[in-house]
Amino acid sequence: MNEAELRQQMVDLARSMFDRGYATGGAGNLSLKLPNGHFLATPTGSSFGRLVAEDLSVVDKDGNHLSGKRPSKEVAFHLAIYEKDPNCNAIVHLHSTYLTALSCLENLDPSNAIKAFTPYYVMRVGELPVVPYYRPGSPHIAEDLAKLAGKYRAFLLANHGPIITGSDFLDAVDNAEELEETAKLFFLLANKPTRYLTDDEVTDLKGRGK
Ligand SMILES: O=C(CO)COP(=O)(O)O
Ligand SMILES: [Zn+2]
Repeated sequence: MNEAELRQQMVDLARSMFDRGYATGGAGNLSLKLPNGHFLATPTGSSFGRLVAEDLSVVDKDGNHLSGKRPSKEVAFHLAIYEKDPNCNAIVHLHSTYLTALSCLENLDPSNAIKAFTPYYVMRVGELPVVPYYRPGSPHIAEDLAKLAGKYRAFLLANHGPIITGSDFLDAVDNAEELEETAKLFFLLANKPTRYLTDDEVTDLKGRGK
């Protein structure tokens, strides 16, 4: 896809997520890698429901603002992930309801907030490590993610929300939807005896694709 098509794809899928309640107000941010090596990101404070293709921000790998409106205050954590994960070409950060509720629970396993109970969670995400709470925009988020990126496909910011990567923008959005649905099921199953996938079942699913 060329840059114009990628800009339109970001606008269209962001709007779709907004319309289906994955994003509200000005929360969350999106980015993708452009064919020229720069990055397209949502402007700070923008609503997923009202993005404008020409207004989207372009930054270089060092975070220099090249064009468009002022980029998301989280652009540093997006860039930290791209630097460490060569397979990541797009990132979705949401404050979606169930994943954000999950991020506020005490005693989450920092290495994996959701133990697998469905195959698609394993196939699209696998594990969900938790980054401790820092204020939105804090450089510490990027520092912590730099240590995890490349080893995981999604991350949960404590008391904040999820970050989901993808091989392209559509893949990142699909992964985000799968992860939000998994968190919804997690709450539906709370206090019910649950059969988790066994280690062998998880191993069998890994590396099989989607
Ligand atoms: O989700 C957000 C902060 O974590 C929104 O910030 P931006 O509007 O600057 O992208
Ligand atoms: Zn946020």
